[in-house]
Amino acid sequence: MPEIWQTLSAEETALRLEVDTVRGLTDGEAHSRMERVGPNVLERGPDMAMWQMFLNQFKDFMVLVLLAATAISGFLGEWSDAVTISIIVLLNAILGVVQEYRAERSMEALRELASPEARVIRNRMERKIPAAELMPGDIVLLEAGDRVPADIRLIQTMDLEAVEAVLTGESTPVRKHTRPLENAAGPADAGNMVFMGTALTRGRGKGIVVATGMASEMGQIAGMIQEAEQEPTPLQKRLAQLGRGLVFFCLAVCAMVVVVGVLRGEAVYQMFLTGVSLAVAAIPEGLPAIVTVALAIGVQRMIRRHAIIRRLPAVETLGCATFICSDKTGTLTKNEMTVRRVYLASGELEVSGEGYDPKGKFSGETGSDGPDFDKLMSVAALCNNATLYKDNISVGGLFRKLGKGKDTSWHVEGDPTEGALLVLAAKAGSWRERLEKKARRLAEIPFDSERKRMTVIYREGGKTEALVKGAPDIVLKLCTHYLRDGHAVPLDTRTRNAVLEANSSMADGALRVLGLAYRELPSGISIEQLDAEEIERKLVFVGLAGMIDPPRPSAISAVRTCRRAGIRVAMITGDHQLTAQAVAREMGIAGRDSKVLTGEQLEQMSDEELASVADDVCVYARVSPRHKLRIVRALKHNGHVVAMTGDGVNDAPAIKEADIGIAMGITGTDVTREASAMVLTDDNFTSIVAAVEEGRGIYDNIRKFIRYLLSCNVGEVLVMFLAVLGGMPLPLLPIQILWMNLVTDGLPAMALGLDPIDRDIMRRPPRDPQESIFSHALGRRIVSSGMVIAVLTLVVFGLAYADGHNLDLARTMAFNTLVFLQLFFVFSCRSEHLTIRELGVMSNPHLVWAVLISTTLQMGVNYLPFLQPIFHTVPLSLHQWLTVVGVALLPTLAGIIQVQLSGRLREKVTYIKV
Ligand SMILES: Nc1ncnc2c1ncn2[C@@H]1O[C@H](COP(=O)(O)OP(=O)(O)OP(=O)(O)O)[C@@H](O)[C@H]1O
Ligand SMILES: [Ca+2]
Repeated sequence: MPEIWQTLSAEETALRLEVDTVRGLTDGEAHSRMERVGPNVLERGPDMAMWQMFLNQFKDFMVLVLLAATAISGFLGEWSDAVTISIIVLLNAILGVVQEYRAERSMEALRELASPEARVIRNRMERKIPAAELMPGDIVLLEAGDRVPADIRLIQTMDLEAVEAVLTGESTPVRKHTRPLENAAGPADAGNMVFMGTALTRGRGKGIVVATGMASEMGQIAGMIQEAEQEPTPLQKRLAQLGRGLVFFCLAVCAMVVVVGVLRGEAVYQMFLTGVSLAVAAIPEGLPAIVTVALAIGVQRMIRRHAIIRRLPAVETLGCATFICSDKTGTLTKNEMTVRRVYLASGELEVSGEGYDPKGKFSGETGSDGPDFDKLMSVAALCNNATLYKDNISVGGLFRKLGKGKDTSWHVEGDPTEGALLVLAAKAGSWRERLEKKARRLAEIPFDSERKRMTVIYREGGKTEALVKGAPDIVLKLCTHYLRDGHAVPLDTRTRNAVLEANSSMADGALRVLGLAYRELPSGISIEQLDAEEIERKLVFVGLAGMIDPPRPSAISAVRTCRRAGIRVAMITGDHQLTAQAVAREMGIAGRDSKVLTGEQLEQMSDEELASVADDVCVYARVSPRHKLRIVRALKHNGHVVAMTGDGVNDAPAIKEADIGIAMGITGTDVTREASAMVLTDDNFTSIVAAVEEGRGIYDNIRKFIRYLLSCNVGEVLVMFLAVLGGMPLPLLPIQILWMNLVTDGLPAMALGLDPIDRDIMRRPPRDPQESIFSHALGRRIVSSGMVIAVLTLVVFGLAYADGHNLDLARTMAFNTLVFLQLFFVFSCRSEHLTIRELGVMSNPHLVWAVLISTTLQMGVNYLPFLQPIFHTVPLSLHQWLTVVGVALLPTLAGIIQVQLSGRLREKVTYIKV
């Protein structure tokens, strides 16, 4: 009966669940509960078993026809053919399973990486644990943007609101409270509970877990959740289409080969088996699996570079990105704040000291001891949810200390902006712990990016005060007085302007500035209602604090990379225009006279006006999350492929709308993560650019093996087709065709998917998302390479046959020529732009191994005595081998000579000049 919790008080709930709400569960208790109730997960449908994957490989129509034909040939007494063909088909199926299994596993790993976490109190300590480890009785901390990890009875709320559409269908946020209900109600009316799977859109809260996993409301409604299939990427869809087209084309050509062959007098049965084998070899049935593997491998590489792909199509879209809109704080900058300057009505102060170490001196125009100074420090310390603590020097910490030679033992938990203010106050001796011995916090109106301010209410003795901090321009608008020598003086225009000027001068120096203010609340005011408008007015302005937030050096070079790669970068920030501009200049995003838009200006513009300037804007300052949506739309309207970052709940719509929505893994909320296509595990701009590079690389690699596979297949089909047309004997036997397909399509094609990214990939312009995979002459190259392969094979076959009329010998030579032509050709497919010398043969060792293994297998077929009769191979003389290898090397040699002569074989690329 999950409903009973609603009618109990918070204390009764804690009592029944045997938990102390301050201490939380201990690890031991959590452990024993885990044994009793199991992990907090919704059960999933079973995965596809290995044998199912294996059977799936035989669903292919042509493979079935081949098996049938094999069975017939077995009956007709050709049992060695039948057995060998079956083995080859089996090997092919195993290869298919390996590829599919690998793709499956990497997708699985992705799901695990994205698994949610919860903040709990265990053993008096606040901690992050995997949501799956939540147990009934756990004390959970909740915050706007969280996805609720279990069913929770609330025991503390601050302005908490939840959207419960997944449970109730109602999409307007519901306000939450902690009072017990008269009667138990359904989830829609349970105002003192939040339920698994719903989203918190506002405020903060704390509660006791009452139901987990399948016992939660969600578990009972949804039953087993069916894992959503990853949607296919546009390329996968197009290749599936292409595959269907190719099947018909191949079947038609193979049928023609059979008909012409029969008319020429070949045995019907022999021709039929040849046709079917040729069809099996020529239809690139492995293509979708290799594409998936290439995508999966690319996705793995991205993980190593701190980007987790949540939607597979984003991998391709990333490669097309033309515009990246990035948050400033923490993404372009380090988010390591240190207050450098303080402004009071009596004058300015410089603050010294490094990092979060609370040691530093104040110096400047005014003293660091007056009542105004003290007030500023106490607002800074109390209107604050961060904690400053000293690390117990662990072994790791000691090593770090030795390594860097500097004190790293002070840390901040929480918002770095607030951390910097705590450090500032501590430098002045105003430790929050000390202040809170006298003052008690009654309530909080939390910070959000829309309001750009935060207020707390403290009672000290008989006095109740609201302490406010936030964006200076906004806080100042709420002020009617200012603090001067301990007295609230009416705020005149001159002082107001002086404050704004001080703000501008700090912002111009790339400082992030916060304004601090307070108000003594009249006794009649209701704190329970917590009406922000009622409380945050008639404030007394105290002062400003300006903090530096140094740019990430790696982000500066990533911005440069973007410029060379034809990608524009815009900074979007809630910060002040001048701060934003100064940082943008430092980072190379903006020049002296680049276009800057503020949220206010944006508000005045129509969508058309915004679109007409959006291409040139480098900095959006003092914007709110809702502006981001308009920016994305404007850029998309202008034909851009837009990547947009975000962390807060309110960023979710813009992230969803962007071509590539990017969420922050560290500071981001569950809700933005779920709306995103990609999550950055280090919140770093550099990782976006790395992901773009990988995205381009993946597409490039897919083009590489499409070129390889299709060129080879065209060659194989043409060999047979031209031979029957020209009245030659069949150059290859069915079993040889099947074998060749196995050694050339299998390992080498897979290894090509592992090719390292071309060095020049971030110097090319972005790819047009509409362009076909065959554009830039790839289609033409496939056909011409196929022709060269076929003609060379036929020449060797024809000459060998004319020489001694030994069909087995001529076939062995044609068979080997064709195989080695393909095994050498694979190296030419490694780049459309660079030569092998520029790439380095050994830069893809997988490929070298794959070709060596395939060569060894091929030699086995040539020389193992028990395989020779099956494959109808005969030993070749040295002279014959030289012919085979020489001819197989011809196209590669021709390519090298061409480069030597013209200096250029590569497809022309126009690099972007910067
Ligand atoms: N914890 C806070 N309490 C009060 N005011 C804050 C706090 N953090 C930021 N502000 C103010 O709100 C403004 C907007 O902050 P917000 O976090 O939305 O954007 P930002 O972090 O500067 O930008 P970005 O979008 O690049 O992360 C800041 O410039 C600052 O003046
Ligand atoms: Ca093939």
